Amino acid sequence: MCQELAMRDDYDHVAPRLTGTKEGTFAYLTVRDRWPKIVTGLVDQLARKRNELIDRYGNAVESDIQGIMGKFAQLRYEIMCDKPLKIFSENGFDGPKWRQLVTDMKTAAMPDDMELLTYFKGPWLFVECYLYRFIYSAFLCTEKLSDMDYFEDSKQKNFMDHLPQVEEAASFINKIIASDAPAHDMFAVGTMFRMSLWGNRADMSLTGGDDHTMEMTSVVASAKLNDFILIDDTYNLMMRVLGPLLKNERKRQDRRIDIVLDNAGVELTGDLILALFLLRRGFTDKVVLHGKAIPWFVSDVTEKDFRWTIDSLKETGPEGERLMEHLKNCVLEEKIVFEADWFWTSPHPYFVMEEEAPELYAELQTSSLVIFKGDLNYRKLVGDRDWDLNTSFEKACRGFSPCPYFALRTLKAETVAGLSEETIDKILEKFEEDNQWMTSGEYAVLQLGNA
Ligand SMILES: O=P(O)(O)OC[C@H]1O[C@](O)(CO)[C@@H](O)[C@@H]1O
Repeated sequence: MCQELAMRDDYDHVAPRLTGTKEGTFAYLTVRDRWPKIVTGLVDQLARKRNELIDRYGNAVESDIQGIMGKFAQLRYEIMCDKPLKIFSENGFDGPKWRQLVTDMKTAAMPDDMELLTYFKGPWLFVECYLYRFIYSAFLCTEKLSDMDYFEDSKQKNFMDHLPQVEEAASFINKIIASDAPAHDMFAVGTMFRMSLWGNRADMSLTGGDDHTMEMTSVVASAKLNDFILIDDTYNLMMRVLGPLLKNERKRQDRRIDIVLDNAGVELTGDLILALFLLRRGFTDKVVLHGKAIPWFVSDVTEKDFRWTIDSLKETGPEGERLMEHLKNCVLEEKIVFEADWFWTSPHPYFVMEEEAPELYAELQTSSLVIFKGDLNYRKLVGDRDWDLNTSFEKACRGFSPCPYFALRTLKAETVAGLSEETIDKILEKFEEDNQWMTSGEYAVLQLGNA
């Protein structure tokens, strides 16, 4: 069994794990309020869609709906009463892997107190991934609804709520990739990465599934929100990684950059724009986008979201339509590729990737740069631990090193590493004991690892 899963206690001489046990913390409030709210939202949706589903699948779907509603009522009760996690019985997709993981967690890791693997007491990252896998399992076990994306409506609405913002961003990238555009690479790189970064403010799991419209466009945000960036390694990224890639002294034609995606909706459009920028401005020959194989953390990107979003760009206006054409060509020429490895919906922190997903790790070793988007990817990079704020990013990532990587993340969980003493002083002076700067999604980091 993977050593990381051995729990024993919250503090295993690395740094305390985040759990939902400390009242008032964001993890605690997430377990107490946000998870039940997300589950309730799904029940409400099924009730709302009942007639539509009956029209599409016939009366047989009734029993599917009842079955899921029953499981979710039980799930809500078990979360709220801090019951132990159950072992899945289904064999779909990565079912056997999850069965093993939960069993290992319950038995080998905690021989004396199997009851410790509960919603509040279990490691937050593990339990949260389990929750989304449980939700998937409830749909998978039905006759008619096994491939329903129950988060699809909210993802598509998030895109539709941002049409003017996306049109503006499309206009910006269309100018930057024009053949006669002036080549101020450092400025363009900074802007593009910050546009992609600030899209991460707009995710929907933070609001428990409610709509969340960003008023500020990503182009404006990239210029105005610099005071909210706590770590900015963009210069080092340019000097150590992107500069050499651009020069391409060995005339390689197989340069590859990977983006591990986070949310669909407006955030995904920023990431597609970043991918196009990296291709068209000559930093890489191919961009591999990594999404989720199943609906995940409310708004995470699946392959269907990826294709729907590209097709829907025409809805924003003429600039969006031009962007759509550029992206479609890249997909057709396989310069932009979408993949969805099971590992991204596992509960594993990334430093065990080499052991747990050796093929994915080997693939990333052929990449020049992996860009990790968002809070969940960051939590997995640093193992979801309560690091001292000045712990180095390298130490927190515990040897994860397939290639250089760059984390673009707005802070939505009480874990971060690598802050300078100066930044720590400023933040503590402003917020004192209050940790809300770590979870509000207002502050951000752009952090370079292994370069
Ligand atoms: O979409 P992101 O940026 O990965 O955020 C994921 C969300 O899940 C959490 O990590 C846990 O619920 C939040 O802190 C955050 O809102």
